Amino acid sequence: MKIALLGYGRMGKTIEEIAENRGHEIVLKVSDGIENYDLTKADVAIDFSVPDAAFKNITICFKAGVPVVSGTTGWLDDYEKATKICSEENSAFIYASNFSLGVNVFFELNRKLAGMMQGLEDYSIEIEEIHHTKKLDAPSGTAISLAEQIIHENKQLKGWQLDSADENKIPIHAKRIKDVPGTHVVSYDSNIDTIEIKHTAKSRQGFALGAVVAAEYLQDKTGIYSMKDVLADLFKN
Ligand SMILES: NC(=O)C1=CN([C@@H]2O[C@H](COP(=O)(O)OP(=O)(O)OC[C@H]3O[C@@H](n4cnc5c(N)ncnc54)[C@H](O)[C@@H]3O)[C@@H](O)[C@H]2O)C=CC1
Ligand SMILES: O=C(O)C1=N[C@H](C(=O)O)C[C@H](O)C1
Repeated sequence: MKIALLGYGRMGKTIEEIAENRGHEIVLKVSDGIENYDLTKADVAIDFSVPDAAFKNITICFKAGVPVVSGTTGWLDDYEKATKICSEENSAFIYASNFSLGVNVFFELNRKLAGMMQGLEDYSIEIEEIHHTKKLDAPSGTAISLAEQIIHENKQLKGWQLDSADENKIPIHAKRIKDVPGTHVVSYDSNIDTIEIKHTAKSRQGFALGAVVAAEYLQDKTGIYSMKDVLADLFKN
């Protein structure tokens, strides 16, 4: 598979290493605002860039007929617009706030636990995320996904907010500590006990592997997919 990398920073470089180890070829690396890059050799594009650039780069690929895997966080106000353009161009798209297979298992645990805890009013919920100090957005895309999954299960909750003091909103606490690849904790606290689930990434390898596996899944498809589709396909046997 021939891959265009949109964003060649920490993630782009890790994806390059994993993709090459799986027999793929990197045919383009884009790491600045130049928009007239040549996508003709690419079977698929993988976007791990910056919030301000993601939407533009993704739509350039759709218009060139190149499927896109995007992991960039902090641009999702434009997600619906992106999926509309993808459909109009008969292209293919997967976005995930976190491509790690472990985090996608963690998402399932989170949904299940949220369903079990709803109605237990003595517990208050909070989410903590810890990332490296170079991260541009807060809270993390993964923490937002976790919050949205909980809200979907618990209709009493009215949303999420950074460090919220409103009991109807999930407080998300974002911490920045040098070199931390990504840690997420969901906790339910009462006067009697605390229940916590936690995912700790030990490196960026898991995110990058998941993105390459998603690109392998997407390369000959059209339509909008998610990591649930990728995992279902991976584990179908
Ligand atoms: N979904 C997931 O599994 C994961 C998502 N991320 C997200 O991926 C994104 C990238 O993360 P990192 O690689 O750590 O950041 P980084 O800062 O190391 O890399 C970003 C790269 O994008 C480049 N860039 C800037 N303007 C650009 C443009 N107009 N077009 C293309 N590239 C441009 C920068 O030069 C830089 O090389 C962030 O939004 C981060 O939150 C990170 C890890 C996992
Ligand atoms: O910026 C990062 O590094 C990460 N970003 C993603 C997010 O915002 O959730 C995923 C991962 O936690 C690493």
